[in-house]
Amino acid sequence: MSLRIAVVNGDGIGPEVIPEAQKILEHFLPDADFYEVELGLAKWERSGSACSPDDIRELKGADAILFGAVTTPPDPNYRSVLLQIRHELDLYANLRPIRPLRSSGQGSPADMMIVRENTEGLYSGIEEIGEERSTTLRVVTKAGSKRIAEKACSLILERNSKSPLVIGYKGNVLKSDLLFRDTCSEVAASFGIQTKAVFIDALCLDVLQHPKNYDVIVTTNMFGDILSDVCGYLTGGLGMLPSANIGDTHAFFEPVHGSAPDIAGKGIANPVAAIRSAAMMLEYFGMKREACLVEESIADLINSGVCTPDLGGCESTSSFGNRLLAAVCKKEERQI
Ligand SMILES: NC(=O)c1ccc[n+]([C@@H]2O[C@H](COP(=O)([O-])OP(=O)(O)OC[C@H]3O[C@@H](n4cnc5c(N)ncnc54)[C@H](O)[C@@H]3O)[C@@H](O)[C@H]2O)c1
Ligand SMILES: CC(C)[C@H](C(=O)O)[C@@H](O)C(=O)O
Repeated sequence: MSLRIAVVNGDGIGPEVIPEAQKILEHFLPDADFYEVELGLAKWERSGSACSPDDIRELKGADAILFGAVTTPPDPNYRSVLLQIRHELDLYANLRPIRPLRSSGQGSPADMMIVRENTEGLYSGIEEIGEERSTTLRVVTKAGSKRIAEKACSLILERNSKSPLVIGYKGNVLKSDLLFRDTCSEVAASFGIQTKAVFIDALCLDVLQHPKNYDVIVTTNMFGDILSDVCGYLTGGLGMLPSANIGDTHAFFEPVHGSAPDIAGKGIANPVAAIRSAAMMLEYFGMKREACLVEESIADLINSGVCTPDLGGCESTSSFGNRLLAAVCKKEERQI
């Protein structure tokens, strides 16, 4: 049976970058059934719902989901579509690889994986909004910490890493993080893996100063959100960072960046983060060689100056996408 891939363009630059990523998927998965699911602010403005129960059913019916970005207004009555999907599909592991493709001329580049807990922490959705006092409950459970730690430890084994599992936390002030740290340490010990717990604020600076010291970092939901954007600095910006949201039964691939209203409609958004997210989907389907080919082709183009304006180039979103597809085909022919 052919694969069913749900495609969500979303808002802002989502509909600009996603077609470029879809082209790559269509090239490697010519028999897949791609179907669009409309979600986001534009849909909410038109219909009063940004993501309906039917939409969730459509997403659940996919073998994998490719997602652009949605605009989330800071409005107490607007429920974040992303959080809704991550909860309803139980996408508990948000994997955010930090691997610069631009050559720095300083030997092998950094290569780390941020493993972000994706369903708990400050994103539990348990909030009380008042005029004088508003609260957001930060939930850390043993079960939630255990499953994300297991994911991080499996990745350490897969990556054949000799580094300790770094736990990004803030247990000096947030006592809920002691449960997170201790559970991650217990799980790591059962895998025979060492751990190093580092306060998240210090970690944000150290990853930038000594990126090559890091391999797999596990952390709670919002810390992972912030840490991954910080690491965008190592890769050339948000236009370069892909991610995979993985659960036990569903998988969802999206660039780390948002809908970028400041550049939407100009045709200059960098599609690389979306395309690398598509490459992560290929890897999820067991197509590691194809995923590497995409990554290598992106690196070749960028290092020869073919890139969008955020990286100093003059390609448009679609011209970069077209040149990448041509480069992938050429590389593939040479390998056959
Ligand atoms: N996954 C998502 O859907 C997601 C993620 C983050 C933010 N958001 C939403 O997006 C909206 C805008 O948020 P924001 O401005 O804080 O973050 P953003 O990621 O949209 O943009 C931050 C900055 O990075 C730049 N940028 C982002 N992606 C780029 C790309 N592909 N190419 C070139 N430049 C790029 C933007 O132009 C902007 O200057 C908000 O409504 C926010 O809630 C959605
Ligand atoms: C838009 C928002 C819900 C989202 C998050 O914080 O998880 C985004 O910042 C991300 O990193 O995917």
